[in-house]
Amino acid sequence: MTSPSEPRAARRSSAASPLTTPPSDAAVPVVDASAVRDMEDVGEVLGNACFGCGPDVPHGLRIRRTGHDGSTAYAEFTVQPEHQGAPGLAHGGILASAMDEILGTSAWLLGGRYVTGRLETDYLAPVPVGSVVHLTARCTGVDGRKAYIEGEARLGGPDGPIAVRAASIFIKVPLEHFTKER
Ligand SMILES: CCCCCCCC(=O)SCCNC(=O)CCNC(=O)[C@H](O)C(C)(C)COP(=O)(O)OP(=O)(O)OC[C@H]1O[C@@H](n2cnc3c(N)ncnc32)[C@H](O)[C@@H]1OP(=O)(O)O
Repeated sequence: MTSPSEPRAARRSSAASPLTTPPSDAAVPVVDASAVRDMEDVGEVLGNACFGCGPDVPHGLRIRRTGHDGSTAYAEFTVQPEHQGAPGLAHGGILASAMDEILGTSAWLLGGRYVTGRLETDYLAPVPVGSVVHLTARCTGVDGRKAYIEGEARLGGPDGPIAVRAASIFIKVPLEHFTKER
């Protein structure tokens, strides 16, 4: 619920702009069973060097995936001193990275491989160093290669107040996107 005392962005019903709102004829997302199996060992599939979720990346976010329900993905991470921007507070780009990771996790559940095409963020409250940030994201529709995905970061628990909201388009790409020489 929002109230007039909350930031203006929080009073909008969704983080999505017209660009990240699925068209009215978008398909309902369908979760892919093999993607769910891969998710259980995502490090083995992707390698463990990911800035978002690599468990041993020294200055990474070390996001821990905690489960999913349909295309809704859940994860959490703890804001470290090396993630700060203003003294004692998480850098906005770090929080956008965390949103990218959870939105990408929801896209992963659809099967195939998706990359971020567009990422929109609303910052509603500062996030102190030391906070455990609870991340959630869900697919709101699929249109051809485009998956529309929204999510939020909450403080103080999975049902706590929203600190960041994001809306995005992820684009399905072939495996060669990652393997071709550049
Ligand atoms: C579990 C793992 C979690 C991982 C989470 C982390 C995810 C990431 O950070 S991925 C890294 C960041 N992203 C990237 O590097 C992507 C770089 N961009 C690209 O490679 C290309 O621009 C790419 C693949 C997105 C699109 O190129 P291309 O394959 O030629 O497709 P293109 O024809 O341009 O676009 C496909 C469709 O998407 C739409 N689209 C593409 N980009 C955008 C955009 N920014 N906004 C809106 N729509 C877009 C196009 O309009 C088109 O729509 P339609 O099918 O209706 O015509």
